[in-house]
Order: sequence, then structure tokens, then C-alpha cells
Amino acid sequence: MLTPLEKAGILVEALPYIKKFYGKTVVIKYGGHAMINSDLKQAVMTDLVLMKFVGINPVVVHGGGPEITGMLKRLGVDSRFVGGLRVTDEVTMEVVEMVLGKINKEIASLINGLGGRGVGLSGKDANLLTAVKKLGSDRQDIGFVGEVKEVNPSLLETVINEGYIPVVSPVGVGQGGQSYNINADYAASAIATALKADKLIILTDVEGILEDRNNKESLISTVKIDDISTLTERGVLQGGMIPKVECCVNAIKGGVNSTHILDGRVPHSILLEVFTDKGIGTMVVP
Ligand SMILES: Nc1ncnc2c1ncn2[C@@H]1O[C@H](COP(=O)(O)OP(=O)(O)O)[C@@H](O)[C@H]1O
Ligand SMILES: CC(=O)N[C@@H](CCC(=O)OP(=O)(O)O)C(=O)O
Repeated sequence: MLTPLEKAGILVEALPYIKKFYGKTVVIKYGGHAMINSDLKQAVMTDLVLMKFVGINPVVVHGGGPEITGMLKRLGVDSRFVGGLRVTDEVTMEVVEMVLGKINKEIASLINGLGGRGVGLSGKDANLLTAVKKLGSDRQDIGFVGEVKEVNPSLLETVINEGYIPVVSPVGVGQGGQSYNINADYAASAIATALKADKLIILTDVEGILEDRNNKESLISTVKIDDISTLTERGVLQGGMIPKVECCVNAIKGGVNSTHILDGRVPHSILLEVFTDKGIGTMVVP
């Protein structure tokens, strides 16, 4: 955790950034692996409340993959993934909705406990995220996994303008009110694009994109979207990092100015990224 003096130092350094980003929207994807420790959760929420206080508009889109897997295990249900997406039958969908709903309200309450005004929503509220069925990587049926069809940002815009910090769970709604389980990275990217956000920040459990996954010092600080295909061809990007980078590229192509993959295990990583010259993770730029 930062000492009060360190925080004050960051605030002084932050002034030009506060001016630069005043009134802008920043979408934060808060991932399951980055939300396990309660001190870290508190630090992330403090950063969001501070951002809102100085006139920048954070929007949280959260995951909860590890918690969903944990609850399914308690119920005796095994989790299966195809290309990083959870195979979602009817019972799994029910559990996904319940677990994400609980996490959603917990995040909103944490924000409220710190003096912010958090409001928890799911993609089903006011058709915020409409979805269609998504097939697996080999075009197989993976159940009620959704692909974002459309984002209807007007509810978000209203609550943002009223001074709230929206917290969105990645459950979409399809035809006939069917719930769909949407990967939170994709939901965050689609929401950032629809809101014409200035930044998309993806918090995860690693320093950023590493040239060599076994060497923390090999962090790639900035990468242009045209250079991503070379990283993929060289096998640098693997597993869960592939959809994250894809989401960054989609958001940039959709008009978001910059996207960042940050280590959610570092206290105040959002503050350090947005409000200082240092920039601690990987920035993906046009
Ligand atoms: N080049 C890379 N640099 C860093 N991490 C990578 C890279 N390629 C693959 N990864 C993996 O991607 C993981 C992050 O994705 P994921 O586990 O899906 O995160 P989250 O749970 O936060 O959504 C890292 O923990 C790491 O194992
Ligand atoms: C379709 C799909 O895989 N959905 C995810 C939704 C939660 C999520 O994305 O959580 P993280 O960001 O913590 O991984 C799941 O069921 O785990």
C-alpha cells in the first residue's frame, strides 16, 4: 500500500493528467484473478472513487471466473472451457448469473463505503448488452455463451452524468429474454467502444504483455496494433492474453484512444497508470 506521503506525491504529479482527462470516460475491466485479495479490492475501489472525485468517469466491467468455478465445484459441477470460454449449460448459466450478481453488488457496496456512488447493473438492465449465441473455436456448441450484439449505452450515460460509478456484470440478454454468459474482456471492450471511452484498462494477474513469460523484466511497455500480429505469430501471446489483446485492438479500432493491460496485483495500479508519467503495464495504441 502507498503511504499518505507517496499518495500526495502522486496527486501533485497527477494535476496535468486530471486536466487532460477531465470529463472523459475510462472503462476498467476488473478481472477475477485480480479481485481475490480484499486489500487489493479496496485499493482498486479507492482509485475509482478518486477518479470520479476529480471529474473523470470510471465505468467498471467485472469478471469473476475463479469465483464461478469455485461455486460450481461446491455444487459438484465440473467447469469446462473451449478456447478460454466457459461451456455454459442451463445450470451453469444460473450459477454464473448468481455469482456475478453477488460480485456486482459487492463492488458497488465497496465503492459506496468509500464515499463514491456505485450502482450495480447487469447487461440485462435496459438491454445494456444484447447478445447472440457464440460458437466455440471449432464452431462447436458451447451452450449459452454470448457474443455482444449491441450495446445500448444510454442508461450508462445517464447514471454517469448523474454522478454514479456504474458497475456492470457481463451477462447479456438475447431473444426471449435468454441470459447469455459473456467473457468480461469482450463486454468491457464493447462498452468502451459504445461509450467512446478515452481509455480501456484491463486489470489482470500479470505485469502486462511479457516478451518472455518467465521474465518479469521483459515487459513490453507500448505496442502498436499493427505489431500485434507479429507477437501472435512469434508465439509471444498465449492463452488468456490473446482475447485481452484482441479486445484492446477492437477498442482502438472502435475509437478508444488508448488501452492498457495492467497488473491488478499491484496496489493502486490504476492511479499509477492514469496519473503518473511512469505507466506500469502494457499500453496498446493505434
Ligand atoms: N506474453 C504474455 N505475457 C503475459 N502473460 C501472458 C502472455 N501470454 C499468455 N499470458 C497469460 O495470460 C494470463 C492472463 O489471462 P487470464 O488468466 O485469462 O486473466 P484474467 O483472469 O485476469 O482474465 C497470464 O496470467 C499469463 O499466464
Ligand atoms: C463465457 C465466459 O467464459 N464467461 C466468463 C465470465 C466471467 C469472466 O469473464 O471472468 P474473468 O474476467 O474473471 O475471467 C466465465 O464464465 O468465467
